[in-house]
Amino acid sequence: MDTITLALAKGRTAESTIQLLTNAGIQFTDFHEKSRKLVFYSDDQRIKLIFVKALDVPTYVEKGAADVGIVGKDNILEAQADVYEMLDLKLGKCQFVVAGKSEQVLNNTQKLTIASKFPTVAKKHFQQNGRSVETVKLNGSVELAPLIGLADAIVDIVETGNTLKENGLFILEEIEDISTRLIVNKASFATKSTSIHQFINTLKSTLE
Ligand SMILES: Nc1ncnc2c1ncn2[C@@H]1O[C@H](COP(=O)(O)OP(=O)(O)OP(=O)(O)O)[C@@H](O)[C@H]1O
Ligand SMILES: O=P(O)(O)OC[C@H]1O[C@H](OP(=O)(O)OP(=O)(O)O)[C@H](O)[C@@H]1O
Repeated sequence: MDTITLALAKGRTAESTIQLLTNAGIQFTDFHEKSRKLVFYSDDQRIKLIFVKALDVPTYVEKGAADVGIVGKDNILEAQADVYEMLDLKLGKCQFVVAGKSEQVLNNTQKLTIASKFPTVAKKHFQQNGRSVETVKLNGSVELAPLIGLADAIVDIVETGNTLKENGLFILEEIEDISTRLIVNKASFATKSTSIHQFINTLKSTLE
C-alpha cells in the first residue's frame, strides 16, 4: 500500500477532523494541536499528516505536495485550485453571505466596495449577479469594515449570526453553504488509486 500525504487545515476544524479520523480507525497517537510539530504519522504509518494554514491546503493538494487534503469549502472556493472534491465531511458547517448595515447599501448605483477575507469569492458572487465591485482584502474582524466606512458591505462566513448581530449588521444575500471537504490531487488519484479509494471509503462508512 502507498503512503498517503494528507494536508490538514489548522484552526477550528482540526480537532473534530482528527476525531473523525480516529473514529475511522486512523489513529494519530502523537498528535497534539498545541505542539509545534507540523508532520505526524498515523500509528499504522499509512498516512503522513501535514498540518498547514487552511487557505494553503488546496495549494498543497493541487501541486501534489499532498495527495489529499481536508479543508473548508470556503478555502477551496477562494484558492480556485484544480483538484477533485470527493467527500463532504459535514464538519465546520457555516454559510457564505453578503452582509451590511441595511438593504439600501446594495442599491447604491456607484461601484460597491466589498471587504472580505475571501475577495475571489466576493468578486465572483457579484459578477454572477452582473455587478463589478471593488474588493478590500482583510484578514479578520471583517464586520468592522462597514461600521467605519471602509466598505459598503462584506462577504463573510456566518454560523450562529452572533458576530453580525453584535455589530448591527444583517444578512443581505446568501451565497453558499460551507462545510469541511476531502479533496484529492488529480495525478495521485490515478497513481495511488487503491490507497486513496480505501481512505475515502473508510471515511465514508464512518460518516454514514
Ligand atoms: N464561525 C464559524 N463557524 C463554523 N465554522 C467556521 C466558522 N468560521 C470558519 N469556519 C470553518 O472552519 C474553517 C477554519 O476556520 P478558522 O477560522 O479556524 O481558519 P482560518 O480561516 O484559517 O482562520 P485564521 O486565518 O483566522 O486562523 C474555515 O475554513 C471554515 O470552513
Ligand atoms: O456567525 P458567528 O457564529 O458569529 O461566526 C462568524 C464569525 O466567525 C468567523 O470569524 P473568526 O471567528 O474566524 O474570527 P476572525 O474575525 O478573526 O476571522 C467569521 O469570519 C465571522 O466573523
